[in-house]
Amino acid sequence: MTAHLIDGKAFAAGVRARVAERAQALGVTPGLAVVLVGEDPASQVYVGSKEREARAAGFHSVVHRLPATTSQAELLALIQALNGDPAIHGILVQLPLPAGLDEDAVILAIDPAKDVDGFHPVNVGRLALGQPAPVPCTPRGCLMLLKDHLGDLSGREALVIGRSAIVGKPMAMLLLGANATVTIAHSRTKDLPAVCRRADIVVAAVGRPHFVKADWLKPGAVVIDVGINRLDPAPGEAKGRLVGDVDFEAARRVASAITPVPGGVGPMTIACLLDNTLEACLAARA
Ligand SMILES: Nc1nc(=O)c2c([nH]1)NC[C@@H]1CN(c3ccc(C(=O)N[C@@H](CCC(=O)O)C(=O)O)cc3)C=[N+]21
Repeated sequence: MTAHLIDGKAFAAGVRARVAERAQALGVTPGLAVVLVGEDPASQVYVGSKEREARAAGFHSVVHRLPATTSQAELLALIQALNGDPAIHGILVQLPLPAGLDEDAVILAIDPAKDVDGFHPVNVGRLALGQPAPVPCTPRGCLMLLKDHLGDLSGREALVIGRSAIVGKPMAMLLLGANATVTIAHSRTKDLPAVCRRADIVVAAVGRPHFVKADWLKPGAVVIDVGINRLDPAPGEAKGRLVGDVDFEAARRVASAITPVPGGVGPMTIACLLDNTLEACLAARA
């Protein structure tokens, strides 16, 4: 079997086009503020893409680039200002923050109505309760791809590998909300290969290159690879290759469908950020 490639890049372009269309019809310009503290090169690339794609969708897009020496008080003051700015409907503070800054306190300071990452405890609670709330962008993008490919997820065995607050936990909540039977595996899980072989759906979000092996997969499983791992450059290469958390070349011979890296989940994350910002703008108007 050779797996169908789930084209997240194309799907994300469609999501962005619909967002741009709805934004145009709105009569209010959705505003997104991204806050980047420090000079992490990967974060700079992601923030650049968010800014560019927000502009392309017709949004008011501002990026606050702050030095790594920014104090907690300065960062909190910026968030308060953005909370009070009527032109801004969505606030995203790029994570991880440099050492010395308290991420939990920063997330707590964001107005939950402007929390387009869905990381504020109020929004995490709403998701757990099944109440409407902004949903974290990466798991939301994964669920869109799964529903588009499989249709109804009811009763399917879904395995989420990884229990982070950003991906693993909200992914499990979304799958549960879609009536899948959900298992969350992590570093203490016993016999992960055996647990994995039961799954119809595998979402890999561990942050280790090629962690999930082909012989862990049930033949025909649908595999969503959330990993974005930059390998060391091979001789003669300027930049290392980007790979996921799944041993892609081997897994595509066992799975029925799989997301590539790049071009899978990553573009969906940004598309969902724009959609969450549009939704926040709509809610602010109502
Ligand atoms: N508050 C916060 N919210 C985030 O959503 C957030 C964050 N912090 N910190 C970092 C991670 C990472 N992230 C990605 C977004 C897009 C791609 C993406 O578009 N990737 C492309 C390739 C990009 C490349 O070539 O480097 C792809 O997979 O095809 C990847 C990763 C959002 N994050």
